[in-house]
Amino acid sequence: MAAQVGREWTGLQQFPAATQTKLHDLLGKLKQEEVSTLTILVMGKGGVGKSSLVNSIIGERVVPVSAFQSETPRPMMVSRTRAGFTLNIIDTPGLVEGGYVNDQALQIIKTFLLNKTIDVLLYVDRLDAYRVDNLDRQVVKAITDSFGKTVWRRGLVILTHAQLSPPDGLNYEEFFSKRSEALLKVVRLGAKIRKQDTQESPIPVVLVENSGRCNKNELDEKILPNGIAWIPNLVETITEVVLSGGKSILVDKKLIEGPNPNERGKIFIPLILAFQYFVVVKQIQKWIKDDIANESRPSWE
Ligand SMILES: Nc1nc2c(ncn2[C@@H]2O[C@H](COP(=O)(O)OP(=O)(O)OP(=O)(O)O)[C@@H](O)[C@H]2O)c(=O)[nH]1
Repeated sequence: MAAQVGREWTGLQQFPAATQTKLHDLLGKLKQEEVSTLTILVMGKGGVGKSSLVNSIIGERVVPVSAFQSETPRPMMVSRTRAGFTLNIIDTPGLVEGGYVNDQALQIIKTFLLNKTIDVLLYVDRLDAYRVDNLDRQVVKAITDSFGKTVWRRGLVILTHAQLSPPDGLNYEEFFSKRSEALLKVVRLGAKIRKQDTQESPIPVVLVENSGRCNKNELDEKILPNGIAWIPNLVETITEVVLSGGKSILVDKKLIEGPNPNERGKIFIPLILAFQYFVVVKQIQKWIKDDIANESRPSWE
């Protein structure tokens, strides 16, 4: 489906009054800092709730959602404006196919993003998954290789299906903290970011419950088991990330076709290998030859 440019953000009026007020305040805060457009890229594995999240934020069912198969065959941008502020959200197909990162899907996403600017990356997974594995790491690596590791300075980890009762007698906060730490570790590994580099501005982990059966507070806002109204909380965290200093990523031709933005130093590899051969290997060969020449042979030889 083509991008829907500049439609009025009427879905905002579907939110309860308390949520609307908070969202207007946050949009006002962004505009005060001269941010009048935000382009949010939503990525992750298939079926984790990316499209549902887009619908939840926009407040309308703008992208199809299905429980059974990948419903997002290609990227799709939804644009809405409100009081001089434009929100663009890009939903993308799941990045995993048959147990591997789907390079074709990634290429389609990159081509779609050409000449667009990514202000925020929402990396989506589920809260109710109990382990992380190498595939998660590969997905993060694929995103990092595509847009550079600085994309994570504008990144948030989103955990959907947040309305759950934790197993094994764990309390909710404990379970959330274990799951987020495991995922953040995988993100750091896949993006090759050292833990100490995220100490100043850690990658936030935000809980989301897209289900229509999400509990509500007395103000009719959808809340998490810890009582937090999640839509304003998500938008507030996005606002903080945008205003915290990381740079937006312009997806230009160089980024799409050029070398992996994290591996530009690779051009020095042939030089390093040549140095190793001529200086180190040759020297070792010389020592071995000298050693053989100087060897005192036994008389029976
Ligand atoms: N209970 C619950 N169900 C959710 C949540 N988010 C998504 N779902 C359900 O999970 C299924 C997959 O959701 P989608 O939004 O299509 O997931 P996706 O990541 O866009 O999937 P692909 O398009 O295949 O990549 C649907 O049945 C959704 O209704 C959530 O937060 N809570």
